[in-house]
Amino acid sequence: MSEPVVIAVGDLHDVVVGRGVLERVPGLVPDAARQVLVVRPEGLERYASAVAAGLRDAGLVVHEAAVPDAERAKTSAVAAELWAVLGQHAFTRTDVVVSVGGGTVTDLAGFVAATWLRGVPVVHVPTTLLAMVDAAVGGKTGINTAEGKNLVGAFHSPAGVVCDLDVLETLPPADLVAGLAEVVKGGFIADPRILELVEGAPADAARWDSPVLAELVRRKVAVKAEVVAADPREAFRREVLNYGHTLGHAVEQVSGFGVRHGEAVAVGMVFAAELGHRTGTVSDELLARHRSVLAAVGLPTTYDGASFEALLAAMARDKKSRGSLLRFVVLDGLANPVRLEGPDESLLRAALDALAP
Ligand SMILES: NC(=O)c1ccc[n+]([C@@H]2O[C@H](COP(=O)([O-])OP(=O)(O)OC[C@H]3O[C@@H](n4cnc5c(N)ncnc54)[C@H](O)[C@@H]3O)[C@@H](O)[C@H]2O)c1
Ligand SMILES: O=C(O)C(=O)C[C@@H](O)[C@H](O)[C@H](O)COP(=O)(O)O
Ligand SMILES: [Zn+2]
Repeated sequence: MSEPVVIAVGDLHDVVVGRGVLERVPGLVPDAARQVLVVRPEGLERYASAVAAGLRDAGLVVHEAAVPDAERAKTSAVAAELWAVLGQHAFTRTDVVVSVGGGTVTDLAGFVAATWLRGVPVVHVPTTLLAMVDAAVGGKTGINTAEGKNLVGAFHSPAGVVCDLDVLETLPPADLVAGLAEVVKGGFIADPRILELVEGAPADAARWDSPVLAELVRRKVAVKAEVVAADPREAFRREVLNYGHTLGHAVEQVSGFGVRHGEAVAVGMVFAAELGHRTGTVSDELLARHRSVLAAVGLPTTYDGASFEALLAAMARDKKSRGSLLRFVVLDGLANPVRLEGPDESLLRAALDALAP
């Protein structure tokens, strides 16, 4: 990528995408700020240190907090620890939270920023592919409870997002591939060119320094930006970004978060395609394309890790549910997401059976 690009999420916030762009972070911190809290995962100090140094050079008082890695960060206990840090440093409404990490950190730090003093600014510096193309964009924040995934949260738009593709050099390959699931999701729900790019060069799509990956990031951020701008608080349209997530979140939950979010979403998209195929809105070809494009980059397309009953119980807590009615996002042809409300249990069972290895 030669020049950084700036993608606007309506009038909510901008996303900077480029290489070597961490120096842009201080420019996104509102002028009135006096101090910032940089939140990062334990074991990933490098990028947070670079961001903190830039913020100090800009004259800000910088505090740092390391939180447990991955999904262990998204708990009320960790949120309470961060609230305590903000309280100890007397953070006011002009002070700022800066997240530097994967989607678990942007979700947690975003939630803490949304709730501290009922809302202080947050700047996200996503360091995984998944967080760059999805979690850091659009203001959904949240933590898990014992009962399920993301059950507590708030909509809180960041002041800005900086995606520096160079930080992906150190991301483990399996985490980079997991992020491609959310990229492919954007292809199925809105931008088929994404699918063509992945199908045309699957190995390049999974390489941190490839121009193909840079193009995929720009396109997926643009898809998310368009949907969020139209419906920031998920009155209805934003639900399309939940493609693959109804089963996906259930798979994560019943595995005790042993399955990565992106991997679970990959399985969930095949499940949704099976539902659409059975109800007549997804062709044989479109169903097969789900399996082939996901498999091409090494994402899972089969699942037999839990009973139907366990998954159904977890899906009942999905936020799209209304009363006893489950709601799925399915395709009515490529790039045309629609809702499937209250499907029969027999249909769900058949779609799950079709995921068997
Ligand atoms: N709010 C939203 O709109 C939204 C959207 C999609 C996903 N999410 C959430 O995002 C979370 C998943 O995020 P994720 O896939 O980024 O997982 P993650 O945050 O667990 O990060 C994956 C792993 O990569 C490590 N890591 C991060 N950046 C690195 C780097 N540059 N180099 C080396 N290691 C690095 C992390 O420490 C972690 O071990 C889930 O909780 C999901 O619910 C939220
Ligand atoms: O931004 C959205 O809206 C999404 O649904 C994006 C999803 O990729 C993301 O995983 C989100 O956190 C799921 O939201 P939830 O409301 O089902 O918790
Ligand atoms: Zn997701």
